[in-house]
Amino acid sequence: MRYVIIGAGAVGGTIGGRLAQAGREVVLVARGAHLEALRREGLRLVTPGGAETLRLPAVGGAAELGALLPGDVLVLAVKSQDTAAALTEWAALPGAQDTPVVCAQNGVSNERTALRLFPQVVAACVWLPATHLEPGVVVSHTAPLSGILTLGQYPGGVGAFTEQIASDLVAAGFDAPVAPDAMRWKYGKLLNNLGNALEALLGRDGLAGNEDLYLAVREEGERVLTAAGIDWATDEERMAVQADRMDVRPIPGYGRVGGSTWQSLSRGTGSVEADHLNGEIALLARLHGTVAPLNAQLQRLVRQFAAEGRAPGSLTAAGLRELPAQESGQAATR
Ligand SMILES: NC(=O)C1=CN([C@@H]2O[C@H](COP(=O)(O)OP(=O)(O)OC[C@H]3O[C@@H](n4cnc5c(N)ncnc54)[C@H](OP(=O)(O)O)[C@@H]3O)[C@@H](O)[C@H]2O)C=CC1
Ligand SMILES: CC(C)(CO)C(=O)C(=O)O
Repeated sequence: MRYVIIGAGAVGGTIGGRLAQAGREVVLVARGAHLEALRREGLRLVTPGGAETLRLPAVGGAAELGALLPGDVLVLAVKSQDTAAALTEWAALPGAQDTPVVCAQNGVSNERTALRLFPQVVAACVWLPATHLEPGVVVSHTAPLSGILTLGQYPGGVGAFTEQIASDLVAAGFDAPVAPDAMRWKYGKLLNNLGNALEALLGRDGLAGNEDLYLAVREEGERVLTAAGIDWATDEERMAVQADRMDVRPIPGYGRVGGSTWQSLSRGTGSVEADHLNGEIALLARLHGTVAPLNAQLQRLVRQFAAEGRAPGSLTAAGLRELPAQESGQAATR
């Protein structure tokens, strides 16, 4: 199989780099300064086991590749706010309708967007701490596994391509359990990712000692999922799979400074994924006759921070606690 990695950043660069190291054919898709660096110098993949520069084909978009071939797999690893634009371009290529799309992303909205354009969609629940802060460089922080990707066909079942993709991922240093209810795992991950905005706003140091803020946001998320009749995989279920196989190991010069939303603010990309994380909870609340003021507030704040180019960690926990609630019916974040 040839893996076309749309969005070769932290997650895409790790998946693509690891697959290439395992001998699989990989094409990276990137843009801007990152694309230039990939073309000029290759992908610098830094892991706890060492760093390697991988010279891989890198393209700026679908038109440059020209067509998709039998055996191709599209791995979508852009942030959720970029999914529709990215996929629209790829869906127009010859061969696209026979090509599976793996959504290796957080949130639960990407699969639906993909299924509108492609008949074969694989949901991947991605546990894979990785960092991309400089063009050309991707850091994968864990060992012995580089990550765990739970795969299943969307909206349910296993599907024709999933087992083969899982076996390539396993050969590349990941675990890739195949689960007919992969979206249930993704809803569980969504609850964890409700903290991404908090971490980005307050920074890791600012969050320390204020864990009650995350617990309140998560509790609100669980209440809303329950109201919507949506089941999720618990942290206990995840830990039973993960055990001690995915430790964040120190890498000199490349600390794990913050999660994916923190990295968007740090790189000043101008947008964040919050509309599809905290915003998913706000949406579900409104659809099901309830409110989610804490999640709605974080969504609004971090979106504003991104638009204004503010650095991660530039809000204090005390400042956040003082803000008034955004939607009636519930107390503010306090
Ligand atoms: N980082 C992490 O540790 C983890 C992230 N995730 C999830 O994985 C997904 C990807 O996140 P992450 O890897 O951190 O994101 P990154 O921002 O590091 O990587 C995404 C890359 O895609 C590029 N991109 C966006 N649109 C296009 C396009 N149309 N064509 C080509 N390239 C494009 C971005 O460019 P630009 O920078 O210019 O926007 C960026 O380089 C998200 O859903 C995230 O929540 C899940 C688990 C862990
Ligand atoms: C849970 C976490 C923080 C792990 O990498 C993540 O998914 C992210 O960075 O978005």
